[in-house]
Amino acid sequence: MNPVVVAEDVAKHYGETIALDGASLSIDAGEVFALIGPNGAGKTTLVRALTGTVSPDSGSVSVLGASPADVDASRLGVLPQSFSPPDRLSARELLAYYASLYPESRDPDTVLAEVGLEDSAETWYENLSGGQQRRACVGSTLLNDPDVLVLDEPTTGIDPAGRRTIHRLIEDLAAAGTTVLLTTHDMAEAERLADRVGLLADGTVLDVGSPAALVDRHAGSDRLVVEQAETGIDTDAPSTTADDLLATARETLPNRIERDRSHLIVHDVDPTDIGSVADDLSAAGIGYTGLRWTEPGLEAVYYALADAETGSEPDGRDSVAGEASATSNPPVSDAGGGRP
Ligand SMILES: Nc1ncnc2c1ncn2[C@@H]1O[C@H](COP(=O)(O)OP(=O)(O)OP(=O)(O)O)[C@@H](O)[C@H]1O
Repeated sequence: MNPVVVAEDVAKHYGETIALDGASLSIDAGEVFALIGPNGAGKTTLVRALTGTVSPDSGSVSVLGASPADVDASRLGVLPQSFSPPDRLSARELLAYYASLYPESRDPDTVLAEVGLEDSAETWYENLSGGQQRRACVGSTLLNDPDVLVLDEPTTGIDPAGRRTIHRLIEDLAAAGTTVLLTTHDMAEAERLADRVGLLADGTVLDVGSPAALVDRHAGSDRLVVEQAETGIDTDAPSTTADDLLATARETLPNRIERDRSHLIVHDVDPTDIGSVADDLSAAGIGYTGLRWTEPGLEAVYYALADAETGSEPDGRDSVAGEASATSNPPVSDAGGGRP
């Protein structure tokens, strides 16, 4: 493998704030790498360290084998999180301006079309909508046909159709060999685009892997979420009756079953077994208002890792990469009503 973006043990603090605390990652040529993590985790600081707008206190960074200050600018495209190009340029003029910065550049109209702005070419930047402005900014990074593209939250504020346009663009660039580092809060985006994902929390990269590998390592099993009315089993107001029913269900069902606030979670449920699990729940006297099968995705990884890092209580949020649902019989009540 040929790493083209490398951060090793990078630390950066601002006054009392530790933005990066020994962050490391390595991105291979042609890879799409998504950096995810909570607000304030240090993603932008790491991106800025890699692109030379922040000097690390310690550790090392390199892009295309050089320190950021020495990277050939014609080989790098950078979209900062906050980017304020001149307002009084049309979208076409803006891209033409960025094209003029390079000895060789792509046709601005082609790039405008790639980011879906061909119909707004004559509109001043200040009159573009927020999402259109972001598209124009993404376009401005493509005029030098970069080998490495660094995109800090490229799709924030962009509508679903625009996101799809940007996603396809990134997929096409990746297929043509461009190395892409992007940050995002959109787990579906990371899952769709990234060959590998790194989760950053409190300035440290906690784990790196393909979306599937991270899900395997951290997100747990496919599960059936047994939704119950507010009068159903509730951890905040446990009732003996509900506990008894749960104990019965645990005896009957081979799967691990647990309470999670206002619903139950039955683990390791194959989609083909949903019917028999529902029968077993009914036989145990467990009522429900709905059944939801979920296949954990990156969002579950995010919560598992970020919650562990911050010491937060997991709250049973389920990532819904794949989901099937059904509604059925009445809920278990504290008084034991609602048996089927
Ligand atoms: N220029 C700065 N001066 C002071 N503190 C800063 C500066 N830049 C970042 N920080 C602090 O460093 C920490 C990491 O910020 P950073 O912007 O890197 O996080 P992030 O993961 O990109 O967050 P977000 O998802 O909200 O964009 C935060 O606590 C932030 O307040």
